[in-house]
Amino acid sequence: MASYAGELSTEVAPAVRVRSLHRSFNEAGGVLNGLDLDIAPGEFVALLGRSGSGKSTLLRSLAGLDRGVAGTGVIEVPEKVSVVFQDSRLLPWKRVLDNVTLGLRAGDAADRGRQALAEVGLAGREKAWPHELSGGEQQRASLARSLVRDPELLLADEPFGALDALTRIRMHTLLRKLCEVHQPAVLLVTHDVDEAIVLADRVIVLDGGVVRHDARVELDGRRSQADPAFARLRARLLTELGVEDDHDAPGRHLDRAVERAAS
Ligand SMILES: Nc1ncnc2c1ncn2[C@@H]1O[C@H](COP(=O)(O)OP(=O)(O)OP(=O)(O)O)[C@@H](O)[C@H]1O
Repeated sequence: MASYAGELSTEVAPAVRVRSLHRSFNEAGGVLNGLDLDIAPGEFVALLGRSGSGKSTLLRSLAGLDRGVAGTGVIEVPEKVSVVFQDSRLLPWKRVLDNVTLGLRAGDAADRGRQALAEVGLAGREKAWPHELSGGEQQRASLARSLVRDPELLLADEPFGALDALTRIRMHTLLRKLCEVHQPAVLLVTHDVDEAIVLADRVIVLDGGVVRHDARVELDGRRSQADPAFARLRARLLTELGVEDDHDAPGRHLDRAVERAAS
């Protein structure tokens, strides 16, 4: 694994610094076993790992949502952290704009909320109730709620996992655009290797409670699945995950068809 911490040390202070992080839920063994991780300001890191490898545990630790869990280690995160989950977690009894601005005290909260909703393509839906939005629209509102807080760190736990393939691709485009504008550091937990490569500057693989693999994504522009470099990185990551890369699997054909339709 590349020593990422060393590369950063003389440049800028990392937005996220984790050292020797241990977490365990019972005596049976640790989930995180001395994990080290740096994320630079504005850097987009995707986190892959087998089911149960501790991805959500790491994300929840960074979000401060792990109270009561045994563990040691150093966690340094910026002051302003936003979290997006697989379900939008919008409050059903509040209208969309009120969900987005919930807890904001600034006098211009409503204006900022409207602007955030416009950025995610939900202008005009401010007064809608969450149940009146589609799944994709609910996740857009959830992104707006995060971005209105102008986070220095965005933590996302499989935010597109419940969406259909076409909506997911649209959300990828939206998230990339929002990240270009707002430049938060991002840690995205995903099971989808292609999603990781399409979105991230760096992809890390968690295994045995530590970062086992750390790959910079050196692809320019559109990051097409048809690019041989994309395929090579996918194959390498799938090997790290202990999975065969099956180019002929039905899902791959669907992905390619959806990509063609979206381009
Ligand atoms: N609150 C909890 N109490 C007890 N064990 C837990 C708790 N939360 C997670 N675990 C255990 O910790 C391990 C790591 O879980 P975690 O949810 O972090 O994995 P993950 O990589 O995000 O998995 P998945 O990809 O399936 O979502 C699992 O074995 C899980 O059973």
